[in-house]
Amino acid sequence: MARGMNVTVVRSKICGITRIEDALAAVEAGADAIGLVFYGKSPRAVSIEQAAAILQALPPFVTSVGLFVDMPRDQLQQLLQRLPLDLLQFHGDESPADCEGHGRPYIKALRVRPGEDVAAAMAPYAGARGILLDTFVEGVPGGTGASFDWSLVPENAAKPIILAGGLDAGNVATAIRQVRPYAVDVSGGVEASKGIKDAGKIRAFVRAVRDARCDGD
Ligand SMILES: O=C(O)c1ccccc1N[C@@H]1O[C@H](COP(=O)(O)O)[C@@H](O)[C@H]1O
Repeated sequence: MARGMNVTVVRSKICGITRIEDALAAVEAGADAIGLVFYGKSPRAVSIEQAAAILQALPPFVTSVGLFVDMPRDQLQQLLQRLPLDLLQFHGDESPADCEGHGRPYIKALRVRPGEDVAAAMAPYAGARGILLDTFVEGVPGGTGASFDWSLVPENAAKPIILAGGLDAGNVATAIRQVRPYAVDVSGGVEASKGIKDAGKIRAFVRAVRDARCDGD
């Protein structure tokens, strides 16, 4: 059973999509969601025009997630007027109030430090649909390719947990069996180079997620 929710199927999100062909590779592999990075300092950042083209190419029943790092509220509102994103991912130091009131559901990313009390860090984000846990690396908000101590993930989390940080096809099954998350999120682990996905790595990742069921406990 997944932490934070009574399900046995683990969902997958492929983040940092910059090209239509990579979005379609994720869909064909069976990913549940794709992520678009709206953070100018990321090598995976997309423009509004790029994002619009990718969103237009997506078939139904695939969740599109916009990733933001401390974007000013008015800038975010302008962007949301132009893009039909399904879900917002706040990956910076946004307060609960910063995440609310955008007319879209959101998930909050928390960057886990050694020894972190994850349940306490999650508690203020009562309005979030889920909590994404990534690795704390000084000076870098995310997409680092580094994993954290998975034993810090609380057993009975109040929200669906999306596990991220340094995942790939080789370690995601172990991560799922240990953490039993609601979903997993990957960026660097399925890339050919920064911002360019590898369709074979995406297929291997999604297959590994599917094969690593969390039931039987
Ligand atoms: O992908 C990025 O460049 C990025 C930039 C700023 C914040 C978050 C970012 N990506 C997110 O980071 C995690 C883990 O990525 P990785 O698999 O370790 O490369 C993931 O949630 C991405 O959505």
